[in-house]
Amino acid sequence: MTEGGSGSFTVDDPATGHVIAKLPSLSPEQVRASVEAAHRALPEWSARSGNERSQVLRRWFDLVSEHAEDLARIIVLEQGKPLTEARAEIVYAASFLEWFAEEAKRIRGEIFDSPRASNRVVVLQEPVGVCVAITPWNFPAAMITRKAGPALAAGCTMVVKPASQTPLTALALAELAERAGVPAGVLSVVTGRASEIGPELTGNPLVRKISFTGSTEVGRRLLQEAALTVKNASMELGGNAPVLVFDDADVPTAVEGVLTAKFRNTGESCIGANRVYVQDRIYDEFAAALAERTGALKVGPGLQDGVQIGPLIDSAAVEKVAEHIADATENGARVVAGGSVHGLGGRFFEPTVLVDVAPGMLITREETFGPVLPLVRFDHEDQVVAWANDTEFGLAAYLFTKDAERTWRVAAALETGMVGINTGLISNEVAPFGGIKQSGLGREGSVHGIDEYLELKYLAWEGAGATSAAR
Ligand SMILES: NC(=O)C1=CN([C@@H]2O[C@H](COP(=O)(O)OP(=O)(O)OC[C@H]3O[C@@H](n4cnc5c(N)ncnc54)[C@H](OP(=O)(O)O)[C@@H]3O)[C@@H](O)[C@H]2O)C=CC1
Ligand SMILES: O=C(O)CCCC(=O)O
Repeated sequence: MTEGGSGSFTVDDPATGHVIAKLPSLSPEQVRASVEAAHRALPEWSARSGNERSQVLRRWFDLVSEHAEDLARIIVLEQGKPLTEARAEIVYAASFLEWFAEEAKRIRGEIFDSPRASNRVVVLQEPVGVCVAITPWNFPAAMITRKAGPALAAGCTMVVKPASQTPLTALALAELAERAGVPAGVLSVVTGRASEIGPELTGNPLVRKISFTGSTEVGRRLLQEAALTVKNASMELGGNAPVLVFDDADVPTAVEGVLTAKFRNTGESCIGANRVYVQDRIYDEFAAALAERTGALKVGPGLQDGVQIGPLIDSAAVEKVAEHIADATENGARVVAGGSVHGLGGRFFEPTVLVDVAPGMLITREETFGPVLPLVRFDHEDQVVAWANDTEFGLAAYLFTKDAERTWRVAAALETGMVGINTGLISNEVAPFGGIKQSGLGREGSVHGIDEYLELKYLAWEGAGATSAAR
């Protein structure tokens, strides 16, 4: 326990429920000290050239890659996902460090003519300043590097508050950042109770930006708190991803894509397939193939060989999944694979497929965040697009069809920030990740990701214009 702190909290292994670590719950004063340290570190870090910052980020990438196996095992222990997925997450997390190490060198401004011939417009890109990242438990490494990579590349400093369920990955990443040469104060991790330390992070006037990934409910609250000091905000919030499987799709491709879009991370992903609409003519064939593949998925502790589905994060997550299935079956849906808590007990849940699901059931309206696939039957394109868009969320959608014209038409009509076409895997460091509607604000990754950490400054330069230059 840290002196002056607010006690401690424990981290458990979702596979066993056993406590694996005890960490300090920082006090608001201690968090304020981290923010002030980030503020003090800002002038020196932001004054370095993009190339110098790039080298530090590149060393961080190298160290994360070198320690990938240890990091992956830490993720499995505190988060529960299968080891193969934890390894993939580390590769994904590291890719943001490598990508933004390159982008650090490419920050550039603009210069152009003003309406007055004696004047020129000069546009500089400057770091936003001290940033706060509040991150979730489902991708405990990647959600940190996807924020810290661009922030540090841009010349910002950052205080990270990881989810209380998964702080160990965050601390390990911070240790590697320090070894890579990230100066003290440029990146810190604070642990503790959100209710106690959250207001310091969202209210401290030294903080100029909040970047959050998590539930829409908490995102709304953080936006309100940040509004009081008019902070910049990036929000990656909840989703309710629809999958549209048209009857001209290649069925094996669609089955494979839906399995990936749903069961990656045991269904605990905001871009996870939440409701699957299948066109009438192929509905039964698709449902049978999907049920067979789903029933064969291996459930178990993440460190066990061959496991594809790990435990859910906590008992509340298990209850939510069970509640969604109960609501659907009480209203006429049928279970064709899984359906219950797994024989292993605890937080293990059987991968599940439901058929005869109808629009409006709880499972089609709320993010389930678990290993359940509800299949809804549809007839017409217009009808399914209307159902897909009938939600406050707008993060990801997936569509399966071989018809190119339909692809353009439906992709354009879907009200989401991302659309997977004949694939269930849409995440990578080169693509802009983010949502519309109440799924969020801003984009992460890609060439656009660094813009979230840069402000434009415009200089109206009298005497630098064409007529002046000619003098
Ligand atoms: N978009 C996404 O990727 C995610 C979506 N979700 C959705 O949200 C549901 C609930 O998951 P949950 O873990 O509760 O997600 P939350 O949105 O509650 O948590 C995400 C992060 O926000 C922090 N936080 C929570 N309240 C505050 C606050 N008042 N001030 C500052 N920080 C705060 C949490 O800290 P702490 O852990 O200390 O509470 C955690 O670091 C899931 O079932 C899922 O539907 C969840 C995770 C990720
Ligand atoms: O919001 C989430 O669920 C985490 C991001 C998932 C991804 O990057 O693929």
